[in-house]
Amino acid sequence: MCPHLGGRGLARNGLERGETSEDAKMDKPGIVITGASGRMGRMLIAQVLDSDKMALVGALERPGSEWVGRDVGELVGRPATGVLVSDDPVATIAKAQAVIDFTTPEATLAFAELAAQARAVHVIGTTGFDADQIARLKPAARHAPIIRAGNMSLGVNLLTALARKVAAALDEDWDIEVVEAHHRHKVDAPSGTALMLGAAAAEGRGETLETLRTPAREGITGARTRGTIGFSAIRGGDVVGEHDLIFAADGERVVLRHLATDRRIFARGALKAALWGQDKGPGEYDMMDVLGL
Ligand SMILES: NC(=O)C1=CN([C@@H]2O[C@H](COP(=O)(O)OP(=O)(O)OC[C@H]3O[C@@H](n4cnc5c(N)ncnc54)[C@H](OP(=O)(O)O)[C@@H]3O)[C@@H](O)[C@H]2O)C=CC1
Ligand SMILES: O=C(O)C1=N[C@H](C(=O)O)C[C@H](O)C1
Repeated sequence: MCPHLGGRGLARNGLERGETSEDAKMDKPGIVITGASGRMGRMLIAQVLDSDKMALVGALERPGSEWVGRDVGELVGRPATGVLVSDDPVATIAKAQAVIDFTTPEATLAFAELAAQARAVHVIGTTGFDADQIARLKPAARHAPIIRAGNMSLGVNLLTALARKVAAALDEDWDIEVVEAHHRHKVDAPSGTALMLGAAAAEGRGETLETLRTPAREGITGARTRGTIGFSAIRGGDVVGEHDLIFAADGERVVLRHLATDRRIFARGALKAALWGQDKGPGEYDMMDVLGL
């Protein structure tokens, strides 16, 4: 057994017929969901409750949320589960073997410290980090696994692997642009997925996205600089998430497209990551590691 598991211990909700509490403790990893009442929080709670491989041991919302103290079953239109939404991250995360976190960058940084103290796997779906915030995750990753991806879906991660290959095969006569669309509530741009695709394309060209990324365009921008990667964002309605990675040359275009129509795809990936991380040592991982891509 990995030394990590020993530190984490395992837990579950409730007992099944004939089981002692000791049997139950050794059974399934205990999951804490942050941002419990959010669009992703609710998806995640429903999927953890439906899973026979993990147990929901806690759910977090911010202090002052109308959901604090209420049963998570209410959040997902189900009978009471006995797990109440809490606004106490210290006590809640101490019970976790994995924290699944789709909130905001600053909230995620605070949860990372607590997950590290609990030696719990921290699955981070939150997007919109700046470079300084990403660097601030590193100390936590020295104590427990952090699995972070701007998109947890199988489809986007496959497309990311493909993007790297296509960019490597096409030279700078092919301009690279990423166009993404999301619902009206999304607060960050470009999306985490757009940045993943852009980074993969840059890598395919043997560069980093920091070197190749164009600033947002407005006004008299001048002609496009050869070899750069541009980003455009559309926000409106209830679009779950749409991404085009465009390779545009004279006379032809190649477009790699992903269309998300259901947030369950992201939650499914996050649960898979939480399980995958259970026997991993401290460090920073992403969904490509989880999926073996
Ligand atoms: N990687 C991926 O596959 C995906 C990533 N995302 C990303 O996940 C994040 C969340 O998205 P979404 O669910 O749509 O957003 P929501 O705004 O619907 O949900 C975020 C939730 O987090 C809560 N929250 C914020 N701060 C705290 C805190 N300190 N403690 C506890 N809860 C907190 C919010 O509460 P309140 O409303 O009170 O602020 C809200 O309920 C975004 O960054 C998004 O881009 C989304 C989908 C897929
Ligand atoms: O905020 C969202 O909704 C989404 N965010 C992620 C991103 O920023 O790419 C993933 C998905 O596109 C949905």
